[in-house]
Amino acid sequence: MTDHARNTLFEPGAPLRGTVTVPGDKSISHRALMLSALAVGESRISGLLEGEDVLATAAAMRALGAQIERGADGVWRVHGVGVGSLVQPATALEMGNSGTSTRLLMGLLASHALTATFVGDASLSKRPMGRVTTPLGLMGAQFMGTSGAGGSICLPLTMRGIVPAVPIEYRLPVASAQVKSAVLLAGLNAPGITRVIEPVPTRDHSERMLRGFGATLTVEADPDGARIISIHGEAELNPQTLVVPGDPSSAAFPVVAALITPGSEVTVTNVGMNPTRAGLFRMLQAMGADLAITNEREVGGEPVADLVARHSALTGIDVPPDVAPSMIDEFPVFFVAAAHAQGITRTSGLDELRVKESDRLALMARGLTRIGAIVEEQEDGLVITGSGGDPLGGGNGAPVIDAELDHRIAMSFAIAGLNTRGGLVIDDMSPVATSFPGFADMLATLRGAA
Ligand SMILES: O=C(O)C1=C[C@@H](OP(=O)(O)O)[C@@H](O)[C@H](O)C1
Ligand SMILES: C=C(OP(=O)(O)O)C(=O)O
Repeated sequence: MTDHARNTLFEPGAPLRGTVTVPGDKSISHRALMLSALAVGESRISGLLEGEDVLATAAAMRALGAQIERGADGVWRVHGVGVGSLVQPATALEMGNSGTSTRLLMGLLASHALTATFVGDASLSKRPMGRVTTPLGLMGAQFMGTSGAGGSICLPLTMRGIVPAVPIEYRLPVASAQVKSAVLLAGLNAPGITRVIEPVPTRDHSERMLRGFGATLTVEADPDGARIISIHGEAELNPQTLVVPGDPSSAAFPVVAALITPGSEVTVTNVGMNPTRAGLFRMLQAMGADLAITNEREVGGEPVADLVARHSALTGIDVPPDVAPSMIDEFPVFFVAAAHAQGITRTSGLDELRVKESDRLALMARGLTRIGAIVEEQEDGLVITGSGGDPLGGGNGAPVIDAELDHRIAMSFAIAGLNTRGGLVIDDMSPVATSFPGFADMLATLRGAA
């Protein structure tokens, strides 16, 4: 079984047992490369995720003038060029499958005097970019893109940045860390203060790391509780030594696999536990999961812990919509957990899941229904009646699940397949390499097959 296999079978077998680590956090890895490329001098990054999405960011930062090398020791060394000094790329920037690379880089480049074209794969080319081109347009950048379904501008897209960019105050119309980060990164090279008002908190890695690199950034609360994030422009960033913690969005897979597979006990070490990312673990505990959070500590300015997950009798819950941003990428695998719980799990406020690498609400509803789960798809969430711990599936052989180039859909159904009667087949596991190289090996290790 490799991550690149087409038509891969996932079927029941041994319980999952043992201790694993997961690759570095994808969100933090992107930001580490981008900010290092803007600091004057050499930054060192260890624990960087070496998945395709992050490699796309690395290639783009090289094309924009930074020197980036991976040492034999696994440490990445980045020689940055300074805020405002990125250079015109010679060719289009290949963003692959990565929304974060695309949207954050558009922000970064919006306040540089250069023109850049962004291209991506079939999945990324369908995703809406209007959410970043609107505020960046207010700052003075210009965009020429492709008109997509739903009317939003999509890739391929050419952007002309502006110097000096206009500092703006922007209230986020969607809860999106990518939009927040794009505006803050554009603000780095704008004169004066750029402000983002965030009514619902989203992951705060950009804020933490910008401060760590020496930018002046403040966070206040307005009277209705929204976060007001202000960045002082024309910043000078100082090179850093960074340590990237394990990705909680990747840890989600072995954790849920252990919870739903009888006889399992899995430890995942060095998992990032930033509260803006850890919603899944809180919700699983609310469902009665035997999930211990141990050895809590801080690594590189981010909270980290080891997780111990044991097979559990889960109970359905109502997930409050305001938890959504802190587990936004974990809903696909959370739905798999819900499909094994006793009783009903209700989710709402998840419209954003329809514009990820795929329409994750539709694909999870369709796939779970195919393997015998009881799922009602609503406009902004799923209502799932769980099996009470019984394996799903049965009937006529192993159904084929189409993951539509979405790594998290592929991995979520891989986990689901371990707890079916007859297994299931995933059409294409290759997208898993975007965020979790080594996923198949990790599963094999936990099942004693490595
Ligand atoms: O800022 C980031 O690193 C990310 C933000 C989220 O996207 P949105 O900003 O679109 O919610 C998340 O889904 C994505 O995987 C990574
Ligand atoms: C949505 C995701 O990533 P991106 O937006 O960077 O493609 C994800 O990793 O689940």
